[in-house]
Amino acid sequence: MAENIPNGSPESVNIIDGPTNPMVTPILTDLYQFTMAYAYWKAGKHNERAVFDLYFRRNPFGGEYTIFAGLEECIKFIASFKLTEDEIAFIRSSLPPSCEDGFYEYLRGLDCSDIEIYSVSEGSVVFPKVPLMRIEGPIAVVQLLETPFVNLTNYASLVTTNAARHRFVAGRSKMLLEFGLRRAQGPDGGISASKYCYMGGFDATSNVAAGKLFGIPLRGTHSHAFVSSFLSPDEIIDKSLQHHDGSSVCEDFVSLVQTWLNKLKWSHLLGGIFSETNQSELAAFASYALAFPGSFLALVDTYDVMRSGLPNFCAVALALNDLGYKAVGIRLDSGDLAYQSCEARKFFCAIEKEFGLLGFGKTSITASNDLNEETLDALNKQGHEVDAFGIGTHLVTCYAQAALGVVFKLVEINNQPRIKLSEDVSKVSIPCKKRCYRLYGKEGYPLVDIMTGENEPSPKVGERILCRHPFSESKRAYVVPQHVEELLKCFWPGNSDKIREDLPPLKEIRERCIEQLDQMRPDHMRRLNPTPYKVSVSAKLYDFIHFLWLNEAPVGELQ
Ligand SMILES: Nc1ncnc2c1ncn2[C@@H]1O[C@H](COP(=O)(O)OP(=O)(O)OP(=O)(O)O)[C@@H](O)[C@H]1O
Ligand SMILES: O=P(O)(O)OC[C@H]1O[C@H](OP(=O)(O)OP(=O)(O)O)[C@H](O)[C@@H]1O
Ligand SMILES: O=C(O)c1cccnc1
Ligand SMILES: [Mg+2]
Repeated sequence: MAENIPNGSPESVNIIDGPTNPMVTPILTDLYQFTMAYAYWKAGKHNERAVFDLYFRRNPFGGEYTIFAGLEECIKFIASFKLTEDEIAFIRSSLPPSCEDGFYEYLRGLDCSDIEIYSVSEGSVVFPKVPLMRIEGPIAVVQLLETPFVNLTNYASLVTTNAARHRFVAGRSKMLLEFGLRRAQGPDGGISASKYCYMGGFDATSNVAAGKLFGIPLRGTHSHAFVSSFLSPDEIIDKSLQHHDGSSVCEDFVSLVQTWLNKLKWSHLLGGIFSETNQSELAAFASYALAFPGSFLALVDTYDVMRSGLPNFCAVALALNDLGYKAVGIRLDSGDLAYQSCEARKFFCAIEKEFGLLGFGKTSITASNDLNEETLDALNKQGHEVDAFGIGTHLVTCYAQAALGVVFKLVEINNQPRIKLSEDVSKVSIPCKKRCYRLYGKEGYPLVDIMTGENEPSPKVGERILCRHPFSESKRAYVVPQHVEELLKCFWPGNSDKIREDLPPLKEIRERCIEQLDQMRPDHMRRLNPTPYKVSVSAKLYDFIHFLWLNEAPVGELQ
C-alpha cells in the first residue's frame, strides 16, 4: 500500500504530479480565505491546530446515494501547494495596504507539509453528513484549502453519481459512451466529465484529450455533416478495397454495394420496405467503409432511417462481408429510438435469415439525442434493441441538479470541539474530530454508517452497538455488525508517522465504484422513492453534540 519513501519527506511529495488542470493553484480560492488567513496571522492564531470536515447534506438527483470523487485531484493540489512570487504580489495588491509585510513573508514559506488528510477512498458510495474528508493542520492553511477542495470534489462527485445513475437505468450489458465535450461547461467541465463519467461506470468517451490524459477508451461514430457532404457515388475516386485476408482486391467496391442494394430491394423478406434510397448517403457510407473497413459504423437518420439509412447501411455491410469484414453497426440520433431500434433489429434479423449471414441479426445499434435517466427508463419500459447509448448534455452538465452542495466545516480547534448551529437542523454541523465506520449486516449489505469520537473504541464484529440518529432523539437502532469498515484513511500524513494510502489508477477507482454500487441493498438504489440509508452517531457522540448545542445556543428571554 504505502510506498517505500518516508512520509512527509520531500521525495514522498515529489512523486505525486500536480493537478490535471494547471489553473488549480493556491490562489484558486475565495478572497475571504486570504483575508481570514491574514486576520488569523495578525491575531497570532494562524498555527492553531484545526480540524475541518468536508461533507454534503443531501444526496443529488432525488436519490439516496452519492459517489465520492475528486480526492486524487485534492491530493495532487496539496502536494504541489506553493505560492509563487507573482501570486504573493497579486495577493498583496488585493489586500488593504495596511496589511503587514510579515504576512507575505509567512505566505512565502507556506506548504502543506503540516497538513493531515483522512479521506474516504475515491469511488466509494457515500451518504450525507458523514465526512468524506477530514483535514487537519494550522488553521490559516486549512482555511485556504476550503474553496479548492470543495471545488475539486463537488462537481466530481455530482457527475460521477450522475454517470452511475445512468448506468443503473441502462443496465450492465449496455455500452455507455460519454459524448458531452461540446456541451460541457468549458474545457475543465469537459475533461472532468470524461474522467468522472468513466469512474461512474461509462465505458468510453469521445473526448480525445481525456483519452490521452487518463487512458479512457475512445469511441466515436460520425456526424450528419459527413453524410450530407456527399452528393453522389460518382465523387468516390478510389473505389478499390483489399480483401480482409489480403488475398484479392475488389476494384469497384461502390458497384458491389449497389449490387447488394438491388438484392435487398428485391429480397423476399425485405421487399416493399424501401425503393430508391438516398444516393448521396450511400456515397457517404461507402466512403466511410473504404476508410474504415474493419470498424464501419453509420449514422442512419440523416434522410430517412427505414427507407434510406438502414438499407444503405446494410448494402455496405453486406459488401464488406463479401470481402471478409464485419460491419460494426448503426447510430440513431432522432425520432422514436425504441421503435426505430426494434425495426432496425427486425431488418438485421431478416437479412441474417434471407442471406444466411450468421450473426448479422446482432449488428450493434447505438442511440443518441438528448438522452437522460428518464428517457433511458422510458425506452426500457417500451422495449428497445439499443446496444449502446451515446449521452452528452444531460450527463455532463448534470442537467437534473446543478451542484452537490459540498461544505467544509470547522469541527475542532486546539482539541476543543466546535459546532455550527442553524435554525435548520439539517445544517447543524457534527462537532469533534471523528472516526467513521460502515457496518455490514448478515446478508452482506451495508446497514448503517456510524460516526464516533476519535478516541472511542471502534465497533467490533459480533458486538452490539447502539446507533443513534444525530439529531432525532427517538431514532436509534442496535446493530450487531458482521463486518466493520473504517471509512476515513490517511491519504496525506503530513508530519505524522501514519502510512499514506496510494492513489489508485482511474481504472481501479472505477472498479471500486462498480463493486460498491453492486453491494448496496436494492431498495436504496431504486429510482422511485428509494429507502434512505441510515447515518448515525455513537451514543457518546450523540450526548456530546447535544451538550455542546445547549452550551452554544443562547437562551431566549420572553418579555
Ligand atoms: N421511445 C422514446 N420514448 C421516450 N423518449 C424518447 C423515445 N425516443 C426518443 N426519445 C427522446 O425524445 C426526444 C426527441 O427529441 P426531439 O423531438 O427534439 O428530437 P428529434 O426531432 O427526434 O431529433 P432532432 O435532434 O433531429 O431534432 C429526445 O430527448 C429523445 O431522447
Ligand atoms: O444529445 P446529447 O446527449 O447532448 O449527445 C450529443 C449530441 O451531440 C451530437 O449532436 P449535434 O451536436 O450534432 O447536435 P444536434 O443533434 O442537437 O443537432 C450527437 O449527434 C448527439 O445528438
Ligand atoms: O462520435 C459520435 O458519434 C459523437 C461524438 C460527440 C457527440 N456526438 C456524437
Ligand atoms: Mg442531437
